Amino acid sequence: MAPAYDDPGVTDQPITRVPPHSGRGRRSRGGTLTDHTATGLADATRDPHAFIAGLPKAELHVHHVGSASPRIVSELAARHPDSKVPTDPEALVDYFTFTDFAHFIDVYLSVVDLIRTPEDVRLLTYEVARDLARQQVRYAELTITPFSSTRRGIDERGFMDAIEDARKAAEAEFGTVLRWCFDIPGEAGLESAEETVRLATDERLRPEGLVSFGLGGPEIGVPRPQFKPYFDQAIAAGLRSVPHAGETTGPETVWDALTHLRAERIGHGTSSARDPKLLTHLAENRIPLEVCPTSNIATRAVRTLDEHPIKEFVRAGVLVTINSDDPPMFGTDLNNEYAVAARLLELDERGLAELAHNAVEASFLDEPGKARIKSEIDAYTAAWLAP
Ligand SMILES: O=C(O)c1cccc(C(=O)CC[C@H]2O[C@@H](n3cnc4c(=O)[nH]cnc43)[C@H](O)[C@@H]2O)c1
Ligand SMILES: [Zn+2]
Repeated sequence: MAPAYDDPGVTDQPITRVPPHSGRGRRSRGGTLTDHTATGLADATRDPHAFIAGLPKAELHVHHVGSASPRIVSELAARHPDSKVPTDPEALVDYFTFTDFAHFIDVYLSVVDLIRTPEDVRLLTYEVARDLARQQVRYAELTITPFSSTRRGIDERGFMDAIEDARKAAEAEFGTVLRWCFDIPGEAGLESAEETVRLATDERLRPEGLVSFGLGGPEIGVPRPQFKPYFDQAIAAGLRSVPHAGETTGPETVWDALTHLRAERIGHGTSSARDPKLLTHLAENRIPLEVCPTSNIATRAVRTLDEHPIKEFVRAGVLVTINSDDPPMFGTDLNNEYAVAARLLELDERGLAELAHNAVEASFLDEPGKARIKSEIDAYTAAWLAP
C-alpha cells in the first residue's frame, strides 16, 4: 500500500523559526474543535499548510526508529550492506509500502537492524530532532525501544549516553525539547518487559529525559494485562503510563490498558469509537488519545481517512492530540497530520491552534513549560489572524 501522502520533502531544508505574521490571514468559515456549527472546510479558498508550517507544536506519539528519514536510512543501509533495506531513497517508497500491520513491523525491524552502534543512535536521534524543529515542534516525547537495541548488542550505557547527548545538543541548537518514552515491544514477550523496565528504572542507567513508559508492537495475541507488574514498577519509579491500545484490536484492549496498565494517555485508541461508554469514560477522565491518522491508513488499521473516527472522538468530548507515529515510513510528517485533521474536522486556524493546545496540555511538560508553548501558539495565531 502506497503512503497516503506525497513525501513532505522537509528533510534537507534549513530550520527557520517562522515569525508570527500579521495580515496574512483573514477570518475563515471553518470551525473550532468545540464549535459544531462549522460550515465547511477551514476555508475552501485557502490552504492551511502555511499556517500549520509556522504553528508551534508538540508531538506526543512519534517513534525513534520510525522517524529515520530516507537520507538516514539510506546512509545506514550503505554502511551495513548485509541488510535487505534499500540504499536508494526512491526505492524506500516501495519498501515502505505495507500490506498490513504485521508487514509494517517486519519492515520496521529491518530498519532497527541498521542501528548497530551508539554513534548510529546519536546520529538518528539528533537528525530526528532536526526534522521536528523544522516543523516548529517545540516539544516532543519520542518513543524509544531500548530492548530492540540492547538485544542486538548495543552497549546499554553507550545507548543511554547517545540519546542524552543528542537530546542536549538538539535543545541547545534547535530549541526543541525532547523527552523519552521507553516502550516494551510486546510481541517480544515478558523478557522484553523485564529488560525495558530495568533499563527505565535502574538509577545508574535511567536517562534524565525519560518521562514515560509504553507498550508497542502488535496487539493481536499480546494481551495487555500480562504487563501490569512492569507498568506498576515503572509508575512507582515516577514514570507515566502511555501504552498503545485499540490500534489493531477492539475497545476491550483500551479498557485493559486503562484498568491494568493505568494508562494516562492512549496510543491510537482508534477502536474506542466502537464503544460509547469508553468514549464517555475517556472524555470524563480527561484521558487523551494520541491520534495518528495517516499511520492508521498505512498499516490498514482504518480503510480510508474519511472513515477515520477522529470526528467521533471530538464529538464525544475526548481530548484529541494529533501525531505522526512513524512519519517517513508513512510518507507524512506532523504538519501533514495537522492538515489532515483540519480537513477531517473542518477546522479553521483557531481550531488548529486548539489542537496544538491539546497536545501541550496532554504532554508531560511541567506547568510553566506548558504555559510557554501555549502562549507562543496564541501569539502566533493572533498575529496570523490580525486584520
Ligand atoms: O526487537 C525485537 O527483537 C522484536 C522482537 C519481536 C517483536 C518486536 C516488535 O514487535 C517491535 C515493534 C516495534 O514497533 C514500534 N512501533 C512503531 N510504530 C508502531 C505503532 O504504530 N504501533 C505499535 N508499535 C509501533 C514499537 O515501538 C516497537 O519498537 C521487536
Ligand atoms: Zn506508535
